[in-house]
Amino acid sequence: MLSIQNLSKSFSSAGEPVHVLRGVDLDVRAGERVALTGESGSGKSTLLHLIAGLDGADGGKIMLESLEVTALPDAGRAALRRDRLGLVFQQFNLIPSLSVEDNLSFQARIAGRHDAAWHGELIERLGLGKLLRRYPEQLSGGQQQRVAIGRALAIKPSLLLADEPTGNLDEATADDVLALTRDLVARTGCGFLMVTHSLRLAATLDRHVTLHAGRIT
Ligand SMILES: Nc1ncnc2c1ncn2[C@@H]1O[C@H](COP(=O)(O)OP(=O)(O)OP(=O)(O)O)[C@@H](O)[C@H]1O
Repeated sequence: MLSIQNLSKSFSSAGEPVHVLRGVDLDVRAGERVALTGESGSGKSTLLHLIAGLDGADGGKIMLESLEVTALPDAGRAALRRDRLGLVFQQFNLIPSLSVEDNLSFQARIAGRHDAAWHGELIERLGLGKLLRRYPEQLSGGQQQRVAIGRALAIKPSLLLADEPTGNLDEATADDVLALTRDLVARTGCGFLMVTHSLRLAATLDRHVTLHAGRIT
């Protein structure tokens, strides 16, 4: 479903190239839940950004189903994020002026993929029924992240990408949020790639890969 071959990416720092990704190969199957770890600065966020088309690669290929992400123009990458990718970040990134209910359906409505039955199921499974009229600032971190996960999954994405999704949560809340995410990913059959610094959480997914010296080990 996600297939990455020989992906490379450099940045320029003080006029010198810094080779962050040096030939990354990675496959994630539909329904597979994969943890990505690696030391700070190893390029985990960079890899997620390239998969999401938020930045361009220097070389190599990213295929999402039959779509070659690395060959898409900017408009195609934006459409990819809107229609086929769920993105979850450490900072939740909810829209402050929208209620929980509207945050949940926002991406799906823009993508023309709002499905009332699925919307209702997400609300129930994520335990958000009593919070629908609240605004993000009126929620705890764990509640905000449950909304962000619901928003990302509302489009029934092909792939859910999460960058340290539990990094701002205490251990018990992190466990709860990740358990819900694992179940919902299984329910949708999408792929799931999660960056984490926690080996404990990484061990709860189907597979654990590490980024080291620019490659996946
Ligand atoms: N836009 C950029 N311009 C220049 N250098 C960058 C840019 N983005 C990332 N880098 C560099 O690329 C390297 C990898 O950064 P990245 O954020 O992908 O690492 P990471 O593994 O996600 O780190 P962390 O675990 O600390 O979040 C770092 O050396 C970083 O300074």
